Order: sequence, then structure tokens, then C-alpha cells
Amino acid sequence: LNGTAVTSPEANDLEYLTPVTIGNVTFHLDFDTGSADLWVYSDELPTDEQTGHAVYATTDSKLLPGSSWEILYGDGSSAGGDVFADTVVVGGLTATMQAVEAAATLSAEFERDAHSDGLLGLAFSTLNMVKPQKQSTFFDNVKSQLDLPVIATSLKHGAPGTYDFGFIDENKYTGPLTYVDVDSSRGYWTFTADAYAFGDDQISTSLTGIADTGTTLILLPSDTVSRYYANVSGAQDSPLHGGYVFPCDSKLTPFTLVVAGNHSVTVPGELINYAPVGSVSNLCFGGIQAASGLVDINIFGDVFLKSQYVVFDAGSQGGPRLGFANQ
Ligand SMILES: COc1ccc(CN)cc1O
Repeated sequence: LNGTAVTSPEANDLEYLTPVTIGNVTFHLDFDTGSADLWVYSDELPTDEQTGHAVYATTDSKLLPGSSWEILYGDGSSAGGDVFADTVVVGGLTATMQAVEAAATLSAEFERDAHSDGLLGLAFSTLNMVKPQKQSTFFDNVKSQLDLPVIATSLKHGAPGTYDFGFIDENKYTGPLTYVDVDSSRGYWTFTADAYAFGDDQISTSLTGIADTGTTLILLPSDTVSRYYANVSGAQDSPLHGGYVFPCDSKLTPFTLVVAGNHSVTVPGELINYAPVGSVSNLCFGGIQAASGLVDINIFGDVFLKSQYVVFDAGSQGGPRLGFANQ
């Protein structure tokens, strides 16, 4: 059995939300290949923090005795609580004994997120934060039902896309799929590009990072980012806006990763114009920004992933790998 779930972008493609049924309640979760916990808003939160969200009714649920979770994300946000076992359905696929992590506390960043009802982690289960015993991700729990141990993402700019589980949909991409090995030793979908390029300016330095659907932007070392925006007239690193901004009518340079020898994976300049900083200024915020102190790895987030159909392959032909094709 395979499955497909439709995922829809929030404003400015800030995050993509996908319907997930837990018990008989449907939650809209942020699928995150950069973490490995499935957590939801719950009745253990302060009442005002539950408002506007689907809420997990822990009083009707099967507690995992003695288990708890606490997670800190790269953007400094955090969440925590206790753990239940429940039936979870995504795109027609069912995990009967899925660890569902009920949020009892949320940091301010999540309290401000009026739309997401939680996260569904799709990184490797070694990254799960439940104690005393790590729990398996939804993908690991349904993997044996799938034709192939793969998740394929088709995230789009300002339009609904899909998560395919168990199969690769040839109708969703053009040209070849180029595969690159993944190092899953830190629990992420980590890969290395042999080189990268800003437009025609190729830099023969390797770049290692993670494919992360749960991060909005592309986050790179600050010197690399500064070199990118040197090509953009009027660009400046603005403490007021928290990163590089430029005139909204700027023509932005494409960003290319060279993988698997000589295959180019290119993010068109248009996708690197992330969004206007506000309604009165003609400044736009860049889709490539410097990784913050908390994050010690480069992150190829949604701005990068939107240009590609990406196959997260857990081992259909040996080790884990990522496949890229233009969409
Ligand atoms: C505060 O919001 C979030 C923080 C972290 C993640 C995971 N990368 C997703 C979010 O929506």
C-alpha cells in the first residue's frame, strides 16, 4: 500500500501544513524532515494556547507511562510534554501504535503560529526526543507497508503540493532523478554537494547540509551568504529585518548545487526573493540567509526544495540517499 497527502503552504510559504487524522480528530501538521518527533497541541496546554487549534484529548488516550519529551529547534523554539499511543492516518496510510507526543508547554514562537497544530517528524528515528525510550517516526512505522522505503516531496511556491509515501510519481518531475548519498549518522538527511554556484560563478568548495522541509529558508555560512548578496545591487544585511534585504524588483542570481559529479540542482532567482518585509517598504527578505548560532549545519529548506521533486530514499537500493529532479 502507498499513500499521498496534499500539503498546503501558509502565507509566504512560511510552512506547509498537511492533514493528519489521530483517533477521530484531524490535525494540520508541519511535516519536518529535520526532526523526528510527532507532536500535537493538547488539552494539557494552558487553555488560551489551545484556542484556534485542533487539540489532542489526552484524557481519552492511552498514555505511555513514564515517557516524556522535550525538543529545541534550530530557530530557538521549543516544546515538551508527555506521550500517548494512538492510530495515525496520513494519505490513506495507517500506523496503529504511533507515539503521539502531547504538548504541555510551547515556546512563544509556536504560540504565535496560529495555524499549525504541531509537527510530524520525518528525519531518522535516532533523532527522536522521547525519554526514557526513543519512539519511531510515522515513516518508520508504515515503511513495511510501502512498495519502496521512500518519501517524495513536491513542495510548491504559493500552491498546494504533495508528500508521496512508498512510490515515485514520474508525472511530478521532468528529466532525470539525480541521487546523492546521505550520511544519516546525526539523524538528519545530510548530503554533500561537491561544489556550488551563484549564477555562472562556480565555487569549487564542497557544501554539506540537510534537506529540511521544516525550515523555511536556505541557511548557509555567513561568508557564503555575504558573497551571494554581493551580486545583488542594493542588498544589505539589515539587523532591523533580521537578515539580508534588497529592493523587491531586484533580479536575483540563481543558486546551484553541483551533486553526484556534474549534476546541477538549481534554485531560480525568483524563489530566492522570499517575501516583502512589510506593506509600506519596497524591500524584500532574502530566501538565502546565514545560519544562526544554534544551527551548526547548513540547511536546505523549503526555498531550496520548492524547485525540485525530492526523493527521501531510506534504502531502496542500499544506503539512504536523496534524489533530485526538476519540477
Ligand atoms: C516555531 O515554528 C517552528 C519551529 C521549528 C520547526 C522545525 N524546523 C518548525 C516550526 O514551525
